[in-house]
Amino acid sequence: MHAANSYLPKPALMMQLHRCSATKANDGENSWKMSEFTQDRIRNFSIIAHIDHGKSTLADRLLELTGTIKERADNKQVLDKLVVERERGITVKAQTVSMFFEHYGQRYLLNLIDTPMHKDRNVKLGTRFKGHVDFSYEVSRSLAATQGCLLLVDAAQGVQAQTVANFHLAKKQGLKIIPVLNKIDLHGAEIHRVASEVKSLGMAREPLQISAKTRLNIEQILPAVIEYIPPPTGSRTSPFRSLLFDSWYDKYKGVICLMSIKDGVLRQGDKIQSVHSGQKYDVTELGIMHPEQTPTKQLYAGQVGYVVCSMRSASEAKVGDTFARVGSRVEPLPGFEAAKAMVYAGIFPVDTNDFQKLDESIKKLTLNDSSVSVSKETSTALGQGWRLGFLGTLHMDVFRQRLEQEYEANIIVTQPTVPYKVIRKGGNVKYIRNPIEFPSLDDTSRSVAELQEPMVLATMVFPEEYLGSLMDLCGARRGEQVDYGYLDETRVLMKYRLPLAEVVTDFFDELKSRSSGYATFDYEEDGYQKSDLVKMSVLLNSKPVDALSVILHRSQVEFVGRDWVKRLKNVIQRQLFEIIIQTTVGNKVIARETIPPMRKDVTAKLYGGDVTRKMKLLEKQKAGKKRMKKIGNVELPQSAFYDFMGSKTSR
Ligand SMILES: Nc1nc2c(ncn2[C@@H]2O[C@H](COP(=O)(O)OP(=O)(O)OP(=O)(O)O)[C@@H](O)[C@H]2O)c(=O)[nH]1
Repeated sequence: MHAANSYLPKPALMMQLHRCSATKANDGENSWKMSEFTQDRIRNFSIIAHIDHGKSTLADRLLELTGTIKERADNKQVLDKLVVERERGITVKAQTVSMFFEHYGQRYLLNLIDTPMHKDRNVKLGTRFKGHVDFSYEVSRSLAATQGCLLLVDAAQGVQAQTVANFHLAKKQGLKIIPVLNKIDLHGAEIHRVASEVKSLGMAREPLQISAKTRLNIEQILPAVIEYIPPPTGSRTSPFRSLLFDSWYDKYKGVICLMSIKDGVLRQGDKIQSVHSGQKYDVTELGIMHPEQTPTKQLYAGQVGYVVCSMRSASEAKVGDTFARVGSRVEPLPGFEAAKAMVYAGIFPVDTNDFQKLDESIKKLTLNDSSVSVSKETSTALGQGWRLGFLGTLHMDVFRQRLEQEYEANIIVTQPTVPYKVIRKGGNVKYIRNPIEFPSLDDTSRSVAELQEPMVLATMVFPEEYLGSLMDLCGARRGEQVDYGYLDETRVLMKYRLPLAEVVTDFFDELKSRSSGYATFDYEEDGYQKSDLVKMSVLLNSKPVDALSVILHRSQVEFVGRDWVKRLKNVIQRQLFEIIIQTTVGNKVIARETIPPMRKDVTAKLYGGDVTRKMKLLEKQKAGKKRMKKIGNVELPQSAFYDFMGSKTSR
């Protein structure tokens, strides 16, 4: 049971509560004037939390409390329509929304800015992806639109990896942080323990204690936001300048941008310009999210709203970009980085006839997700396809699942690769996003000064009994311990610097399985590091299979080389002649397997029994014939690649 007594709200807050009341906001077009909200009457904040700690529920409660949406007795998420929309998106947006709230007789404009999360409940990804974020850059740009945040922690589960990572991100940006313990209604809530965990992160402020579900103490939140989080800075009279922190594609209006107005005023009809690309746009509509798009005539410094501005493609809306009036010279806002794909993979249709259809599906999916980079790729083994870049593996998996489930695409996804850096002796730097581009051994010794791989800083939180096993895991994945300590008596907070390439494979699954599901994990980019990298090729009867080459750290070549030939042997059907499968680095053979020549009836190798399996195999073979590729003299159906990519390495 929780012991809430020592954490009762402070008397000062208690006194204000009865004076706070919600303002009915959207009665008609003129129920508010944007000009009324000068910076001192604006607060921009976000809620940061580990997945499932109650962020959406709390957001709903705040919307109810401010009259932005109607209260519902059944506790069901009121933003249902939006929720459905969101859940279909790759970047799940917990909704950026403007609310009006009265405090001590003053009307405030409170903008709750969402931080993007990767989670897609419509696509059944299972628990594998819970608590895993690929978006630290996008989260940091959303936070840049705020001056403070609520750090929401489940009072039963305590601080988790994402809580820690988000806390540090917010702290780095100098934001005011209000800790809030949620779910104090639960029997398992341990308020004292979790409050001290929160403190151990370095937060001086006593946490508020609420139940977003039962609405207990909800009324304390917004007064705390107004009193503790500073108003936005900037000036209405300075030249217009805004930060783009989010965007999506609307089939009627085109690209919709969410912007935080840093200086000046933005009006319908204004001509604005991206500071980074120089592209010019006409503002055709603007307004606030209340909670749906609600047009206004202007947006002033300190305010946050949506802007529709003749942008044709989502790829033009770069998160972190600064916008200014055409012709005006302003300083770009700090922190802009072009969307950075961290994981690349080739995607090919299983049936080459599906190329056109798949091309359209990929176009549709990327329309709403500008962070996926797309280029065409041709493989001798797999035909025409695409090389797609994603923010992380979760992003990639969600994209793949959406292609398969929503667009019924039948695809082969090649082994993911991270962007490696090749530094030439002359100083020239090239990023390698496809193993095909990796320099040959000759080229490397002649002209490459250094090969580097991207690193991440991983944060893990778990019960101490798993410490040994998780340290082993990180060690085996070439990790280097950076930090380690106890959050409380039994739970460990551990940080490792790890190669991204090690994290994008099965690290997360392995972490979950070694910790019986208890470990939580988050990571952020952490620069590049010199690395002993090589390209491993797969040969069938001495001919390389381009789609199967992979860049590896030299220490892993033996293991992966052996594993791959075995797995390939299992998926390649016998042919009338012997097939030799080899993995090689340069001229050196790492491993070899042989598939003996064979008879025509492929099902003969399935001893007796399972008729349906036989039928399936025959059907597969029949279908496969149509799309048989030849690697030298070896016939290889696309389905063999599909099976190989789907089979698992066991470490
Ligand atoms: N008992 C209890 N359950 C709560 C409370 N707040 C939220 N929940 C439940 O916790 C679960 C997760 O809540 P969400 O609001 O979806 O959490 P979230 O942080 O938005 O989760 P993600 O959207 O997955 O990031 C839901 O089943 C909620 O009903 C609370 O105060 N008490």
